[in-house]
Amino acid sequence: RQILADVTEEVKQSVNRNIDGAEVLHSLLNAAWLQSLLKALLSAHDTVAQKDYEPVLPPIPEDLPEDEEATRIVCLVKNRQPLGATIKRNEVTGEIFIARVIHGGLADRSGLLHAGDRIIEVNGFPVDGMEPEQVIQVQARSQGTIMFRVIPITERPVHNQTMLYVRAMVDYSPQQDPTIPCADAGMSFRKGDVLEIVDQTDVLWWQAKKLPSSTACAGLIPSTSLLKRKQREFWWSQSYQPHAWITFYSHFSPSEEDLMAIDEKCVEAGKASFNPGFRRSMRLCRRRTHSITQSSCHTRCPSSCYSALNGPYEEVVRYQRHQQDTHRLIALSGPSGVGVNELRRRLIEMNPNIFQGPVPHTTRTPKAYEESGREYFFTSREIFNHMVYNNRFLEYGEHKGNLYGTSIESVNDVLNSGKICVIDIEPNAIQAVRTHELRPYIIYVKPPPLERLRETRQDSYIITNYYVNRPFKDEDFQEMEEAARKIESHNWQFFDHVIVNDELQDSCVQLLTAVRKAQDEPQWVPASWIRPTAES
Ligand SMILES: Nc1ncnc2c1ncn2[C@@H]1O[C@H](COP(=O)(O)OP(=O)(O)OP(=O)(O)O)[C@@H](O)[C@H]1O
Repeated sequence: RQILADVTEEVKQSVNRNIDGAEVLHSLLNAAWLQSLLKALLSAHDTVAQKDYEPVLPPIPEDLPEDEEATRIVCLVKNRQPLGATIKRNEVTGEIFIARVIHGGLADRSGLLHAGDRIIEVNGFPVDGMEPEQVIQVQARSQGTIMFRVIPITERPVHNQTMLYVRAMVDYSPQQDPTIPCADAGMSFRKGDVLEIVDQTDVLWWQAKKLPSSTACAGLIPSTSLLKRKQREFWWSQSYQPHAWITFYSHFSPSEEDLMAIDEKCVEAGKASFNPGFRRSMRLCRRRTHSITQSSCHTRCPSSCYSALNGPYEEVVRYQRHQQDTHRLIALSGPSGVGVNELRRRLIEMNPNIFQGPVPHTTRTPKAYEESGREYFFTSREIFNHMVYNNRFLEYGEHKGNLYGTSIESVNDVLNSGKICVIDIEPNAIQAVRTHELRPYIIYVKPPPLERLRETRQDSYIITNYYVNRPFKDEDFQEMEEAARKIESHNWQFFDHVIVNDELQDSCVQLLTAVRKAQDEPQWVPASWIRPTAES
């Protein structure tokens, strides 16, 4: 207060001496709003200057031996957060070490504890020879503050951490993983979650945050190599069941690591209007139950092969399409009858100058009004088979003795014309479209709950084959829900957006919004699309 009064007086004298700007400064200093701010600032300064901190830390012990210059006393104020560090015991010497410090946790933010530091005492109790659990109990008893005496690691490894973002391709639950050093320090994730890897120092256990992240503190997750190893072990332990291994985590073998926690619980801490007739091709191929002939669909890479070949994490980057780039392919997928084609058709009809479907190929004979290249590309079986052989189709199938397929070229034709290409695909074609060339934005059309299906589809017809449609029955809805469950369990990680197709109008609006976002806003995409690798 006195300083402020003195300064104000000084400035007042400068005003009398006509010094440039003094008058403005004087009126500012006298302004009530600034006075209160200045007083608060000066009072904070006084508190800091007097070292008047809360809470008062215990005094540093006086009876330290002479040769103690290498030890460090670390006092941390306990709050409800875990300490954010794990400990391990050297089984030969009985010495206790800090195994890891969790990024963003209390220990990390203090900057005073590091992986590799040897703990000599906790709250004055020597810990050498103790079991890690006993060390945990000692620290758990402390009130207010916790004091560690440590021998700092002499050479802290320098890690040039590179920023890494990944999309989880599997589910993980630390609570069901007996090999995690500390389950409470672990972070669960679901397939499709985007994770920021903040620490890869450890070969087996990484530290990560789930995005969008609201917490400062990271959690432990298995590294790619560890998760791959667990996948392999689980895969070999199962009789061959495609996809079964995806929820493998409860079958992990015990770890070789011997890390313990030291917090209270844990120290580690096509319609007639020339929308090309895709509707009449691929989607019909899958109607096994309704088609007269046995139908089949094929894709360039069935998704079942994905799981066996790829890792548990997919590196992703934030990608924003440039105005001059071709549009991202919009691919809709969902269980049969959910409304994928209806939504696609309505979107294209809404603005055919912007949206368009690719023209499919077929081996069937053209009808009188059809023109090759408009409804379909009409081709011979030989040419069609040649295209199949050369991987030119994203998916193809047979229906009533005729072949139908969507070629990569026909999708590219739409994209190169400057329009947004909208396709509907079978879930097992997802891998085939996920290329850096097409950069697809995959929208999953999900059925609403059973009651809502009954209500909303009262006047709708299920398209059972080319000519005969009939009202939906309850078993159609149940079949749809069952198919949805399977699709979700195998493909959830590939969906960029989910639309629950309840009220048709709402779904159309949601679709339009999602498509705009896909083209104009930044999205997480596989890093290989942006930095193509040899395999992509
Ligand atoms: N939200 C909705 N409310 C009411 N009816 C709907 C809704 N969505 C779609 N439908 C109707 O349900 C029927 C099936 O839709 P659609 O043909 O688009 O299914 P699909 O997902 O493409 O499956 P498939 O390709 O196997 O026919 C159509 O008659 C369609 O008009």
